[in-house]
Amino acid sequence: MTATLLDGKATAAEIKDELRIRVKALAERGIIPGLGTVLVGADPGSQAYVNGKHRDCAEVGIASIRRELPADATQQQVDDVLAELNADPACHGYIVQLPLPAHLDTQRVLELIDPDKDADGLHPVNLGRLVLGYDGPLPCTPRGIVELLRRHDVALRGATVAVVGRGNTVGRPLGLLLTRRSENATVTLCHTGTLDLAAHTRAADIVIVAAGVPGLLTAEMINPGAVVVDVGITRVIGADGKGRYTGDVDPEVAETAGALVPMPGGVGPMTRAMLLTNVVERAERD
Ligand SMILES: Nc1nc(=O)c2c([nH]1)NC[C@@H]1CN(c3ccc(C(=O)N[C@@H](CCC(=O)O)C(=O)O)cc3)C=[N+]21
Repeated sequence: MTATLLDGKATAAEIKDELRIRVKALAERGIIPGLGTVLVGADPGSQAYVNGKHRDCAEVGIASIRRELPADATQQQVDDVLAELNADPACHGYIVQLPLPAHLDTQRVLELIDPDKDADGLHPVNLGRLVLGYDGPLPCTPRGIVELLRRHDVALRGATVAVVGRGNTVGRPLGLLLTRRSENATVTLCHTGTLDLAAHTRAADIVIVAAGVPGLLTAEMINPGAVVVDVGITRVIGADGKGRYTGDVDPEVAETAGALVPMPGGVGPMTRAMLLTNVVERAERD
């Protein structure tokens, strides 16, 4: 068997087409949605991601608000930028690119974002809203995964899902999203303390791997025909000495799985499309 590839890039392009129409409707009401990004330091990977977000904004007609601080910026400087974006009516939502340099307090920074401008959906208030089932911006990667599966008619209702990874940006909130009444999946959240990971992944209809461990999920660990989602993105140095990104799913899984969300071309573009969606939704409430 060879897995059907679920193309996140094409689906993200579809979503951007839909957003372009919604942005036009907003323009008729005199509203231009604005997305802010805060980048501290000059990590080339982070710069590339932030550039990608601004390119996406330009494609759908969202205004970009870009703030950059040097790697040695003080906590006060960061706090001031957040206060400025919180007060700026042109900024409907913004993100602080993670990871931050080690001398800055990430928890404090994330808590200073106005929860109603939290385009990532990672503010404690918004994660709390997700726990309680209240409305609020949803975390982009979990939302993107659910949206990609929905648009490919992968049934979640009644399905058993093994989520591998309990991180705050993907695994933990994804478990919450999938177990909402509207999704009704049955989730097993696996992590580094899980004793027999393969027993859990083999029992699942859908396996979503967000552990950040290259090649963690191998073909023997899945039920043939299962749907597999690769969320991993780890920078490794190849045999040629060049850096490249690798996923958490061993390439051989594509021979056994029924469907595969690949990396690249899967969850990453969907995450970016959901960031835009969060900003447009917020602007629509103006
Ligand atoms: N506050 C914050 N929010 C984030 O959402 C956030 C962050 N910090 N820090 C870093 C991670 C990483 N991340 C990616 C998003 C898209 C791709 C993506 O689109 N990747 C392409 C390949 C790379 C490309 O073509 O640009 C793909 O998977 O096909 C990758 C990585 C968001 N992150």
